[in-house]
Amino acid sequence: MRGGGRHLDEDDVRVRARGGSRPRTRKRPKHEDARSAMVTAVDRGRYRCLVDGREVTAMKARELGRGSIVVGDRVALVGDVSGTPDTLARVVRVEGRTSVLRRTADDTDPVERVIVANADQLVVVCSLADPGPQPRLIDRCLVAAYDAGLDPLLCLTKSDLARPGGLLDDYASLGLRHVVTEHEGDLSDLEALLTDRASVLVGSSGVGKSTLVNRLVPEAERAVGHVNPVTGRGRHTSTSAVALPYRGGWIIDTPGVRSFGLAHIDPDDVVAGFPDLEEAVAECPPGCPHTGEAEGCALDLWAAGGRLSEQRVASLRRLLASRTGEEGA
Ligand SMILES: Nc1nc2c(ncn2[C@@H]2O[C@H](COP(=O)(O)OP(=O)(O)OP(=O)(O)O)[C@@H](O)[C@H]2O)c(=O)[nH]1
Ligand SMILES: [Zn+2]
Repeated sequence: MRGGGRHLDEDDVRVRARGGSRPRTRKRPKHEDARSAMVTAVDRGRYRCLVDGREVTAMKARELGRGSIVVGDRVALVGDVSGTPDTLARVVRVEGRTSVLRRTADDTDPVERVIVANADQLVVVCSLADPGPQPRLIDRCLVAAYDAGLDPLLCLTKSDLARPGGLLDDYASLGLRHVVTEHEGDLSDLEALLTDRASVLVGSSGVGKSTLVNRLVPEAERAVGHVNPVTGRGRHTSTSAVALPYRGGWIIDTPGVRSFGLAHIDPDDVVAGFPDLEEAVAECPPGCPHTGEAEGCALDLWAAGGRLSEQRVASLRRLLASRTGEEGA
């Protein structure tokens, strides 16, 4: 530590911000020489960070306590940030997050967890065949995107095997942006949409997500699996989330993520994905669930009066219902 003067650090500020009247007693030396870094992978308590284009491995400083550090976090590092093999830096601070994407609690892990921080786009990768499209899973991803404040983008793969027609019609009323890709086909539309953005890619096993990531970022060498000829499903061959620098932004691959827990999401956060319906919803009774059965839901009144599209209302309600529906796998 340089200087020796003791300053208030950001953790104290955050504690006081939450705790209200808590006095300024916890003073610690500020890490003036800390380097800013982005967390690109997490593996058993070790954080892979990118510092000025250099890969540095770090551990969490004890003073950070129990808070999680996830892929996409901006952190401050001290100690050895040379990136030389077998050296270890320390994460002394996690900067405030602009967004958090959460993963559902499930059979293997009962705790809901933040999986990626600071992303701004959720790319839902879905194959048109082998395995066939899973609209329920797409719906759930959309709700998760709206909840996390990420722009959804639908990426339909394997168009060499099936045409996207019907599926895209289903999503047209959502105003969802989409791209269609095929084996060895042109990727320039997708590339343009990924430029300068931090994009999280999700998709169930076998849809061709790793194949895409490998084409976009060949140096990443993501493992490509095989679709089981019996089940039509692939095997998750890659194991942990990783952020790859890409065209001024990031591609964040999330292999284990197959579904999102959505039951906790407030209906109004789903409505946030439908700006054209927000004005109507503002007239709903307090706590209105906006479902078809909801008493006095303004969506019914507005749709009946021709002030908004029945189809948009139906789309919103489909997503609201998907929060509590069965998980796609
Ligand atoms: N016909 C066709 N096959 C594709 C296409 N993209 C990927 N595949 C094949 O689909 C299979 C699964 O691809 P992956 O890239 O491993 O799929 P994934 O989504 O990463 O699956 P996991 O690794 O299990 O998460 C592989 O055999 C690919 O060669 C495509 O556009 N067309
Ligand atoms: Zn309502």
